[in-house]
Amino acid sequence: MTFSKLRPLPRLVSHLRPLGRMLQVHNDASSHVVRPDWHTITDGRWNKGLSFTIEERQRLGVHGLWPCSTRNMEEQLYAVGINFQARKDNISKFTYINSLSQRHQRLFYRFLRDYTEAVLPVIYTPTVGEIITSFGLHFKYPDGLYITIFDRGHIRDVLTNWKAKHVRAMCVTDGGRVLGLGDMGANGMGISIGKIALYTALAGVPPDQLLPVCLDVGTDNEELLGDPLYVGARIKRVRGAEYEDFVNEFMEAAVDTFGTDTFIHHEDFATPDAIKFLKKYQYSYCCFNDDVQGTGATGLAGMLNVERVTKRKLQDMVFLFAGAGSAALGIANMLLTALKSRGLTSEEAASKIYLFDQNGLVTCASEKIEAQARKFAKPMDPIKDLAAAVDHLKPSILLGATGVGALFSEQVLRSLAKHQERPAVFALSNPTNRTECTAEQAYNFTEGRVLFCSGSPFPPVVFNGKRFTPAQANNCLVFPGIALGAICARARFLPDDVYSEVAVTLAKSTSEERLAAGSLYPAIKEAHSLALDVGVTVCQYLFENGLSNIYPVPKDVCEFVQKTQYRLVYESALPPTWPYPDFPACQGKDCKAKPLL
Ligand SMILES: NC(=O)C1=CN([C@@H]2O[C@H](COP(=O)(O)OP(=O)(O)OC[C@H]3O[C@@H](n4cnc5c(N)ncnc54)[C@H](OP(=O)(O)O)[C@@H]3O)[C@@H](O)[C@H]2O)C=CC1
Ligand SMILES: CC(=O)C(=O)O
Ligand SMILES: [Mg+2]
Repeated sequence: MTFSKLRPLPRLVSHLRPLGRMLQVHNDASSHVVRPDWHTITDGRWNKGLSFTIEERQRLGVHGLWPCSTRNMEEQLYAVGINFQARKDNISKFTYINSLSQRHQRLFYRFLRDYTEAVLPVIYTPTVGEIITSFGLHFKYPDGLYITIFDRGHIRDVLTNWKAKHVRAMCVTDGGRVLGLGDMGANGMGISIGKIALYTALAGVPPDQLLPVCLDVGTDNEELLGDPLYVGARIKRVRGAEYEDFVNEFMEAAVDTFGTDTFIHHEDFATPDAIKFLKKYQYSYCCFNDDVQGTGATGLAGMLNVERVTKRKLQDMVFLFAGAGSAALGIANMLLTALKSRGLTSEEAASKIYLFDQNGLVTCASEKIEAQARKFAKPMDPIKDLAAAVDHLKPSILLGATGVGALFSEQVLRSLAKHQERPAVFALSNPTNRTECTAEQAYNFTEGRVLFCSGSPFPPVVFNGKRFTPAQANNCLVFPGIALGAICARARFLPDDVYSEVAVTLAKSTSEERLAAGSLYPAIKEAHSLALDVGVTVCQYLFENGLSNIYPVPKDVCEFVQKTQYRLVYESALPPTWPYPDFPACQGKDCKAKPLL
């Protein structure tokens, strides 16, 4: 039967209203015809593409706008996969996938969830680094809120302009130090958007509860200021009291607008600001600094797994950290707590952790070091050269969080391997060209004995006929789950101990098989099940410690968390109670009912 022979549909317009935006109608002033709105198919939040059943198309008034075939989610994913693979470089893949996120949101998240290993390097590090560098060129849609220093005094008004009204979490950056790229000004929005996408794809936080924010306070990056395509405020970075008051107004406006238990994720602020704001806000807001706390939990988890592989206790190891910024300090402090929990005093624990910054080994004589780094300063002569420091200290674990590519030279790695049977190298800097060493270099210069992990992904390496799979050590293994847990529990604030619990969960999630293959972390393709585990850990901790605003405490926390998650399957586009008994609502592609045919 042809579609022209279909029975005419009743006028549905008034009955479509309860479905909200998807089915909104509007009056076409020129023709005075009332018709279903094209938002059904043009708003990516509702669009199902070819997965709208024939019945849905007719009832929504979009019949004829699609070819007659229908596809289920798997068929749609197949088509996306073919399109994705057809793009030969990562920027083209990014452009394609980004446009998918705009026009077909659920499919985008499902693709990212099901093919995390292939898609993560495109929407996150390393490609996001390239996107951020040329953000003005790629800017297309309002994917987040830009709050500029000129908005002082009415930040709350700007927040209310956001399209969703039930925001539960935001990722905010001021672009002060984005990945290892330095001051990226308003281009930093790229990292907020990338991180927020992982909240949904990995942890299942519904996208309409999320808000990426860029606090644009100018930039000291001359290249950006001179770039005709730069989209941010062309002023020098505002600092001091004016800047701090601005951030303070933002924090107050955020909870005033969206609630006191809004999860506020600080990302890629320059280290002094990151540490200052964390100290200031940690217990008065539900505030989380990913570079300090998320990286801290991630780094500690990897070290717990070095312990599992080498059978050497952490308290018997020596740690050398290249870098003394947010990331290195976040990990060093978590490690310190872990060592103390094993009976070491603060001084004993700190004596095992060495920091090495741009000026060399951090000693008691070092000048201009973060207050947080001072406890790791050693009463010894300065060492300016990293290879010499490695030779002298013979660390069990060498960690890099400097943003300086190729810092771990052949000499550094060989020296490390000379003193340790199974040395561990954490090359955490992002994106790939800022990594302290590549996986290949790490395996080659340690005769394949290294336990290697990196912030950005590397493909497997074959050395002496043996295949090694380097693990990705990135805070994306934890931040989506931390957000999920905090949101579900409606946490008032997040104490440091919660991150120690997260580190243990992450370490335990690494299978013995992975460890045997030298991988210190779970595979990236496991990131979404890991996010649930982390979310449950966080939620449970908050319930047990009376830090949740939810009462009574749910009996089954895992089920409680899962119930909140965004569903990566298509829902029916028709009202739950269909008002036309003669036209039963279709239940999907395989529906046997043939009301219209
Ligand atoms: N894998 C992951 O999950 C994460 C990775 N990172 C990465 O870590 C890197 C650093 O981030 P963050 O800590 O916030 O940045 P910062 O800029 O605050 O810190 C960088 C640190 O590296 C030091 N440094 C710079 N050059 C050298 C050098 N030649 N030798 C030794 N040390 C040097 C700096 O010393 P000085 O102070 O003297 O200049 C500073 O202490 C970035 O590349 C980021 O992408 C960050 C968070 C998470
Ligand atoms: C991963 C991350 O947060 C960073 O490189 O800054
Ligand atoms: Mg970061």
